[in-house]
Amino acid sequence: MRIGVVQLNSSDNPKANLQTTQDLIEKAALDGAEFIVTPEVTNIVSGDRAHQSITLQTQENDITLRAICAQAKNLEVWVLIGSLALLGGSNGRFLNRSFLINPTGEIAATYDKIHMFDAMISDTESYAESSGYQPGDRAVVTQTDFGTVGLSICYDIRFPQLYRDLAQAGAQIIFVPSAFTQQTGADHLQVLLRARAIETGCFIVAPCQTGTHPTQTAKVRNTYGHSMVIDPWGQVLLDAGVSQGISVLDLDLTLVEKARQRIPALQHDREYKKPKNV
Ligand SMILES: O=C(O)CNC(=O)[C@H](CS)NC(=O)CCC(=O)C(=O)O
Repeated sequence: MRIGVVQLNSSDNPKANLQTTQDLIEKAALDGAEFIVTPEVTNIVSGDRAHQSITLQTQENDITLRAICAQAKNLEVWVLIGSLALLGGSNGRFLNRSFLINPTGEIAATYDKIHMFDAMISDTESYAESSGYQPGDRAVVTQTDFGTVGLSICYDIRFPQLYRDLAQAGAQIIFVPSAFTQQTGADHLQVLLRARAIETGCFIVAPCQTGTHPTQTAKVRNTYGHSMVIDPWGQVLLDAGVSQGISVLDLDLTLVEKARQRIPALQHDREYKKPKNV
């Protein structure tokens, strides 16, 4: 299975981001990628909710979704749009939704980010994703031509039970499209991704947003980059650094079974009483 990992420096202009994304998807396909993945919020990185409200579309009208479905069909490749920010959540909120698109250009699965990034990571940097986005409540595993895949997004990586559930439902590859902050990315991203790979015996594939994101507003956002691919034994197969662009590599899915035969921890869960502080 040849995978293409797209790393983006998305702006707050969806049209421009679509052009860049399509150019990079095409480049990955020309390099032989059969399954191409893009980061969280491929269509817009913005720190300004008002700007997002007047710029974003519903799923039905979204230009990025429509164009990339057509492109997947044209190139005959699988595409995971790591996520799109869309109108359509409850109480006027946005959705942070992944789309898995098959080589006939149809939507094979969607996933709404479950865990919302509400965090104060320093005196000057805080996030309140739950006030802007409606969270999902459904974990997703689905079949592809290459194997069984599980979907997740960014901050979900901090909730190991989700990954255990995906793996125990049959996932062999789990995607973690992300827009990590620079600080938490540097301090935590690689170790979190490797831990999830080791715990689940899955490939972990994390296409990421990177750099200082171009904006027409006053609110500048920076992300960490370093898109990564980790094998089921926890080895780092790819660290894409900080440049926008593509990385293409081959995944040997037989490594999933091999890792799980060596350490069958996925089958060793036991029931126990929750701890009480006494
Ligand atoms: O709001 C958007 O545009 C899209 N969503 C994001 O960028 C989200 C919420 S702000 N970012 C993360 O989840 C980063 C998590 C992270 O960095 C960590 O867990 O340390």
